[in-house]
Amino acid sequence: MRKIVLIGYMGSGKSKIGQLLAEKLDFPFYDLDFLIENELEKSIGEIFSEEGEVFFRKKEHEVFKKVIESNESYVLSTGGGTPCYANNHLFLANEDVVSIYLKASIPVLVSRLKNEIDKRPLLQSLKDEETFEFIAKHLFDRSYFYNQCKYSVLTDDKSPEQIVAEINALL
Ligand SMILES: Nc1ncnc2c1ncn2[C@@H]1O[C@H](COP(=O)(O)OP(=O)(O)OP(=O)(O)O)[C@@H](O)[C@H]1O
Ligand SMILES: O=C(O)C1=C[C@@H](O)[C@@H](O)[C@H](O)C1
Ligand SMILES: [Mg+2]
Repeated sequence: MRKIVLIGYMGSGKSKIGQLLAEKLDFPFYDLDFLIENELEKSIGEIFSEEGEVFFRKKEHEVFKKVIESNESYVLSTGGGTPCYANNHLFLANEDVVSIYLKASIPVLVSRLKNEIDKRPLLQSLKDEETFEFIAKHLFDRSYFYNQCKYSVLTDDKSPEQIVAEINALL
């Protein structure tokens, strides 16, 4: 049994790469944000604005725990904050988990996210000129958790297909 768990900052490509990797491996694909949205029948934006971030983090922990303790192989794309709250990072040490940190530089994250800010409630209220510094500090704070992954893959200047091939070779 192999649970391939993709970790990384918003815009690092977890959802995009996870879907392609699952197709390549012929594994089921789960996206934690989609699982939460389906369960609550609300978008991530609505959950943050109507219920608040703490409610979201508790639900994220509950759904993550359920998936990580299930008895099957899969590719799981986590949310950008998943390993950073509620001791979720401890599950990354499980024997059946292969955790992969998708790394991207700050300018690349900013450029990937610039047309998708409306889908990321934590970035929504920032002015354009504040985004770079916010992401730099946020990534710095979160790196301790991201760096606990078994593998790290650099994603700057690589197509999704190249990244999937690189991960496949690691596995
Ligand atoms: N290697 C890549 N090259 C170019 N664009 C990419 C690459 N990886 C992802 N993208 C694009 O960047 C955007 C963000 O990717 P994605 O939604 O997969 O990020 P994420 O890590 O799942 O973010 P979140 O934590 O917010 O869910 C998408 O438009 C996606 O198509
Ligand atoms: O980095 C984060 O904390 C988040 C990332 C997204 O995947 C969503 O889980 C949500 O927008 C929060
Ligand atoms: Mg995603």
